[in-house]
Amino acid sequence: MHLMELPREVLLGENLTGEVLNVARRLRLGRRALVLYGSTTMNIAGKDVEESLSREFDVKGVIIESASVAEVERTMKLASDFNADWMVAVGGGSIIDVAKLASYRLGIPFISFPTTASHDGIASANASIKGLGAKTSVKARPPIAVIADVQIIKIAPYRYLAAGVGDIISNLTAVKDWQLAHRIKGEYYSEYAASLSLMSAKMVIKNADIIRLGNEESVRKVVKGLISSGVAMSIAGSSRPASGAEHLFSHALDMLLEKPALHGEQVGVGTIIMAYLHGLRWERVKETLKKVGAPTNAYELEIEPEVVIKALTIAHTIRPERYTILGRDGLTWEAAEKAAKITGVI
Ligand SMILES: NC(=O)C1=CN([C@@H]2O[C@H](COP(=O)(O)OP(=O)(O)OC[C@H]3O[C@@H](n4cnc5c(N)ncnc54)[C@H](OP(=O)(O)O)[C@@H]3O)[C@@H](O)[C@H]2O)C=CC1
Ligand SMILES: O=C(CO)COP(=O)(O)O
Ligand SMILES: [Zn+2]
Repeated sequence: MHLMELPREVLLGENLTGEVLNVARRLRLGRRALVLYGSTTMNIAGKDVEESLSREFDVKGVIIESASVAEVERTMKLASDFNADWMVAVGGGSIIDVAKLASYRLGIPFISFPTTASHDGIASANASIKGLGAKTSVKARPPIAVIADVQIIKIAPYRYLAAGVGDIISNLTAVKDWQLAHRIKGEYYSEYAASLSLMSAKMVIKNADIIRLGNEESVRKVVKGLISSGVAMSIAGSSRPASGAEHLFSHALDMLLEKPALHGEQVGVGTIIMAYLHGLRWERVKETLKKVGAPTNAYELEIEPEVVIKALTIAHTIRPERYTILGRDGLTWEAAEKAAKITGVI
């Protein structure tokens, strides 16, 4: 049996801080809510959501410092002590992931109120939490609702929106790896999840010129792509539709670097290389990322070329059970260097 858990409601629009109240009412989430935000997002939208909810619910606001195990555990304790029936995360991926894992472990629902559109964690079941020991994200539950206020997301540094494009375009090589694993290893493959995931990637390629404008329409297009990617992962029951060798490359960089680049920026560059290895038109990936102002090489990622090559040679070890174009043995140093040079990444 395959349980596909999806968000019950997705709201995309403007002036939505007051909508959390209506969603909570419609979904009968219960009277006691924890509102999570960061020190910056508190003043951008967190306090507004908290005040709006407090008209009808018993509410407690919590400032989250980082996406760490300690913050997940602190949030769980606060939620238990407060007898919270549900949570709402008002922030970027860090805040959303803490709420996602804490609520999952407590068995209560959470609403995702993203203030950045930098990766598909805004609507997915996956959470990236430091200190868990996992080199990849871990499976939790998707948000029961996603409320994306385009004006709020638009004021985030544009770099985050461009990174979101990187995380969506990575679906191209993620699906190619999934198809390869299905053919060679007989791995389960969902045509539906793959098509939805690929459609998101094709949409950002088609709309790159609009996205580059960084206006509300740009935000709508990227947010829809990120939500579709999250839904595709829920349909697949794993991150397969959105995470292949390009993500293994990014996770390897996260392991090698004290201060990596943004996830979407790293997977975008990884997609250029993996598209080349798959024999795809990698130039189209590079052109799209360039158009939206996302990094397309090591220099723009501010990562040394040797670290890029090293990451390519160890990427296959990150998740050995997930078969990709890297194969079981991974790339040799020479092959990695050649692929990175031919695609202009180094
Ligand atoms: N679950 C998943 O599938 C994935 C999760 N991740 C994780 O997501 C996290 C990164 O998320 P990301 O959203 O990129 O960044 P963060 O959540 O780390 O936020 C980055 C900074 O931007 C600030 N900020 C957020 N929204 C706005 C806004 N609208 N205007 C101005 N500033 C804003 C934040 O404020 P404040 O300090 O208030 O939070 C923070 O200081 C990492 O922990 C990463 O591991 C990455 C990829 C996939
Ligand atoms: O980032 C993700 C999908 O875009 C999650 O992928 P992982 O399962 O590789 O952590
Ligand atoms: Zn990703």
